[in-house]
Amino acid sequence: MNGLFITFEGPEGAGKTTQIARLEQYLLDRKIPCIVVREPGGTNIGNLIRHILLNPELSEMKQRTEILLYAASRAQLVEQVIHPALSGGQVILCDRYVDSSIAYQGYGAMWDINEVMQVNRIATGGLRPDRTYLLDLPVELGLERIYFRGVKKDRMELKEKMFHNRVREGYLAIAQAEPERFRVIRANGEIDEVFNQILRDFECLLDQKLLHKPI
Ligand SMILES: Nc1ncnc2c1ncn2[C@@H]1O[C@H](COP(=O)(O)OP(=O)(O)OP(=O)(O)O)[C@@H](O)[C@H]1O
Ligand SMILES: Cc1cn([C@H]2C[C@H](O)[C@@H](COP(=O)(O)O)O2)c(=O)[nH]c1=O
Repeated sequence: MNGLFITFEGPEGAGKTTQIARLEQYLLDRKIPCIVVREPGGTNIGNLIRHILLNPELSEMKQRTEILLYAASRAQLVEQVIHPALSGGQVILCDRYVDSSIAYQGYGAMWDINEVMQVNRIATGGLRPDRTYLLDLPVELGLERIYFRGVKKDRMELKEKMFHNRVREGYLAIAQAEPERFRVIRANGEIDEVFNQILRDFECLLDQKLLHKPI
């Protein structure tokens, strides 16, 4: 595989979508082939699963069901979209991946982290990102941004603040355990400032992969 698999992670409202759009534009300007996908979702099947997972009326959802549904959406995305794109030499910008399950279902919901990882190894066949940008910010700020977006809260956003604090701490712990893959980005600054932190690292990564030649 000669593409580049980049994931973006972070608590609610961290600015992942905003930063991914900026990086996509950067790549398009340079004629570097790329695709943007998000989780849960990114395929027809994944989008249907997303609809179930985030439905605020499905509060009866059991923890095992939740873990397996996130993993099922991921399995479909990896096989249907990510593997072919990697084989085709594309840059994949993916909004959330396995680390979200570890942070939310493992740290947030306090499910056994080894079990979450086991399920996800099956779902992904062990495919790991080349780089993960963790957009870190205080939970209150992220939730405030979501609030001002004015959209009805989904099933995950409705969880208590303690849950979201555990998610943030979980992310930081995962990043600390894998410093080669992760870059922790201070996400509470201006959009440009956040993007410059990402770009400084991403340009080095592109140089290493020699993917910056226009096709
Ligand atoms: N650096 C920033 N400063 C202020 N507002 C921002 C910044 N980045 C993003 N926003 C705003 O915060 C809101 C959430 O941003 P965005 O949708 O990019 O985050 P996200 O991480 O994708 O959210 P989600 O948790 O829904 O996945 C949006 O209204 C966006 O315009
Ligand atoms: C992939 C994944 C996601 N989640 C949670 C995180 C968010 O609350 C939602 C996704 O919504 P977004 O606006 O697209 O960020 O789902 C999770 O709990 N576990 C996962 O594996």
